[in-house]
Amino acid sequence: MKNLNLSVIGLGKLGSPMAAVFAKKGFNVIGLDVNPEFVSKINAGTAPLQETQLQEYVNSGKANLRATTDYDDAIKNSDITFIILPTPSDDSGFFSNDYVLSSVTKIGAALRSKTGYHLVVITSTTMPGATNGIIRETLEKSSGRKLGPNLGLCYSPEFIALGSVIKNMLNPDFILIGESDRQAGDVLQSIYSQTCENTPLIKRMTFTSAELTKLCVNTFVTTKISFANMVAEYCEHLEGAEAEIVMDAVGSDSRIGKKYLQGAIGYGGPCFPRDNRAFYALGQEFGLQADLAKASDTINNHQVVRLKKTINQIAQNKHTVAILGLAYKPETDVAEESQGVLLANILCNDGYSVTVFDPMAVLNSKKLLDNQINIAQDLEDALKNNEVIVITTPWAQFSALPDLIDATRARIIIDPWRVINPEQLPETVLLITMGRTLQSKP
Ligand SMILES: NC(=O)c1ccc[n+]([C@@H]2O[C@H](COP(=O)([O-])OP(=O)(O)OC[C@H]3O[C@@H](n4cnc5c(N)ncnc54)[C@H](O)[C@@H]3O)[C@@H](O)[C@H]2O)c1
Ligand SMILES: O=c1ccn([C@@H]2O[C@H](COP(=O)(O)OP(=O)(O)O[C@H]3O[C@H](CO)[C@@H](O)[C@H](O)[C@H]3O)[C@@H](O)[C@H]2O)c(=O)[nH]1
Repeated sequence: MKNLNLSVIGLGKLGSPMAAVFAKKGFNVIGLDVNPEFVSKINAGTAPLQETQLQEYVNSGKANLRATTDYDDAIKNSDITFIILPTPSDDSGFFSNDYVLSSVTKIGAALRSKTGYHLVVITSTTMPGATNGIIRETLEKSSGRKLGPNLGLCYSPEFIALGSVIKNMLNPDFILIGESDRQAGDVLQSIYSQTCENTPLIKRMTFTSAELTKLCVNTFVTTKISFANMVAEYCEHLEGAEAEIVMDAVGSDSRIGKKYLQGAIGYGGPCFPRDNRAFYALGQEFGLQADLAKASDTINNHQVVRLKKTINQIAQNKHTVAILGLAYKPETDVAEESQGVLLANILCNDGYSVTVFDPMAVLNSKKLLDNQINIAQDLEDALKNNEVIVITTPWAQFSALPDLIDATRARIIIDPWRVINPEQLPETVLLITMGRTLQSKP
């Protein structure tokens, strides 16, 4: 197969790393974004956003990577186009196709004056049925071509987690391809075989099976997390039971597995909460029993309430709380649906004096936080004058807390992710790890 030229539409959190990885692996890549700042940054060899290893990959792929805002340029100079645009959730929980359809219309228009085979790959997360329905129809209509020997369409989402996007892209557990026909799937599989550094399982199927698979993976994992968090709350009422130990043993059953089963606090971010809700909304649309997905979401929403109850119980008259962690997980600046932001707002609303700190996500959190919340400059600043400290994101640097804490003042640390070694803490500090009764020491 000749060396194919690729275009990547959408240079956001997923698109930029994907474009950089393809370029580093030797493909000629044209990125396209409506945001001229992202386009100029790529053209200047600068990562347009924060993501682990992104700058390194932009540097090494520089000779093969450029960006544009012009669809004609991107489509005419490429053989395969990946669409990685937002698919925001609407009020019903369904994903909107608006960005994807507007892009597909422009891709189709550009294809009218191009000859030869072109493959369009939908990487954005879409609702089951969207690719074989409105996306396919829009592509065929705007390009004047039918899916077949001259036009291929695939739905192929990535299973990447923010903060490890590049690592996950290079080493996936499996590759998921929904294909219009064998040729389309073969072309896409050949791209992955040149980019993956492992030998992943390849799962090829119809568009709709692939769309459902993507939603199922996230819905299953959120069910695991909510199950573990539910057990952790049981343990908080069962003298002698410890969630950490119980979940470790439960996960030892090979049918279950330990990943995402630690029992801490709720999940957040731009994917898990909404994918779970979309799965439920789809079931509702068909009038089906989708209570399992609904329950994971309900239990997840309860986690911040559970945390607040613990704080109310132990804080007594200590009304100054520092919340460490605004990012929805470590190594990212994304604060969407983060437990730290949720907790800060709830406590502030309840009359607590709240100070927050995060190594990366302060800027993105500002617009989400009540304006009475204090923002600490650094970790030391956050620890000053606050009686209760809650670790909401397990950033590695928070494990240094015992060295920073002032040993002369009594304090309470709530550490649901268990990042702190209890043996390093001074006697004056009460450590609460959740997932056990308040009386039992970690
Ligand atoms: N971020 C993740 O962890 C992740 C993981 C798996 C799947 N996804 C899915 O990937 C898709 C993209 O997610 P993301 O996080 O990269 O989004 P993002 O918001 O970070 O990036 C989207 C990019 O598209 C650009 N854009 C918007 N409209 C455009 C248009 N008409 N033409 C060209 N560019 C346009 C924006 O400027 C932005 O740079 C979504 O469907 C999401 O569900 C994301
Ligand atoms: O045992 C755990 C592990 C993680 N989390 C939380 O789960 C959320 C999501 O974490 P993670 O999976 O690391 O990050 P995401 O970037 O949201 O990635 C998820 O969402 C992506 C978008 O669909 C998928 O591609 C990934 O496979 C899927 O892991 C975060 O709030 C974590 O704190 C837990 O609550 N318990």
